[in-house]
Amino acid sequence: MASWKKKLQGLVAATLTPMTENGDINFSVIGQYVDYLVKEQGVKNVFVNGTTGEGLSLSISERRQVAEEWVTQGRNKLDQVVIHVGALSLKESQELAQHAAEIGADGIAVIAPFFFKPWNKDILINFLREVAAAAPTLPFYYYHIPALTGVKIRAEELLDGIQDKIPTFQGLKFSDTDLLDFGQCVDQNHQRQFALLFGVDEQLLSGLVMGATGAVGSTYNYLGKNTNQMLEAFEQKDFSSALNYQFCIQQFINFVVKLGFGVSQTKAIMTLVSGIPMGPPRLPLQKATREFTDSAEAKLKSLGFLFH
Ligand SMILES: CC(=O)N[C@@H]([C@@H](O)[C@H](O)[C@H](O)CO)[C@@H](O)CC(=O)C(=O)O
Repeated sequence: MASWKKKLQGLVAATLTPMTENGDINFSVIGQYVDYLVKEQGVKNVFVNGTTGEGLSLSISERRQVAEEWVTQGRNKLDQVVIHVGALSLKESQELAQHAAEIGADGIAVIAPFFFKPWNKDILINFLREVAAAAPTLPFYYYHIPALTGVKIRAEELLDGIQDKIPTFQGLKFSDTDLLDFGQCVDQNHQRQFALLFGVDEQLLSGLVMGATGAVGSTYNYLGKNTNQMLEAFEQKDFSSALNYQFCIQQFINFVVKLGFGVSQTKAIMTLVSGIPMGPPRLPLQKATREFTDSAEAKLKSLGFLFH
């Protein structure tokens, strides 16, 4: 088994990809974005080009450039920059994996291909192995997000014996609400060799109780500080405070989910809270409405998440 310098832990922000009003990527604000995460949110790990980053809506060339900019701007500031390199084409995924290694990223992650789908664990592992092999020096994470990929192969099944097939396998990003499946992943991870990162922000406390070693999510872009308070309370076994923090975060997420919440709305909220322009999303996503942003702003203020 390869042994890596540092284990991915704590909060990992699933980064947005800033865009200009005419739909180009706005690379110029990524440096500011890094500083904001580190200084204002206390978040020092990022997950780039994932769902929140509209990774699958970007061209391969754009994905390479975005990855490069995060690695460059994050140098000596961020702890880890993990690049999502999943694609429908194995070749493209391998190209992105190789590129991530060349630019000095700290890890790569891959979702299951979702058009022609792997219909069993072995086929999925074969696909993942081919991608991982293109970057043999980088920790590899499987990004489990069945609601979006439609690939329902259970994570606990996939984990069983995976390091024999993928020697660089280092963990899982679990974006699902099935705590039975997640718990069984934790239970298998006796030696705690893998990072088991929970991906449902509104349920993170349950994930922590079940044994999550960290979390990747969209809300850590602007609620990282508050979520870190929950992690600290949990660490100190102050479960009542941890629950209060989680309830407060849930109140916000529950509110925006009822209005219609996704990447577009996350861009609007992040622009509002950080002051860094995230711009519109790319089609087929639609820009958040003014009404959404005003309502989200009022809610953030009423919960004490926004002061200006
Ligand atoms: C479906 C989805 O976008 N899930 C988000 C969550 O952070 C989600 O926004 C949050 O839990 C609110 O529902 C993350 O799991 C996605 C993510 O980490 C990524 O962008 O790669």
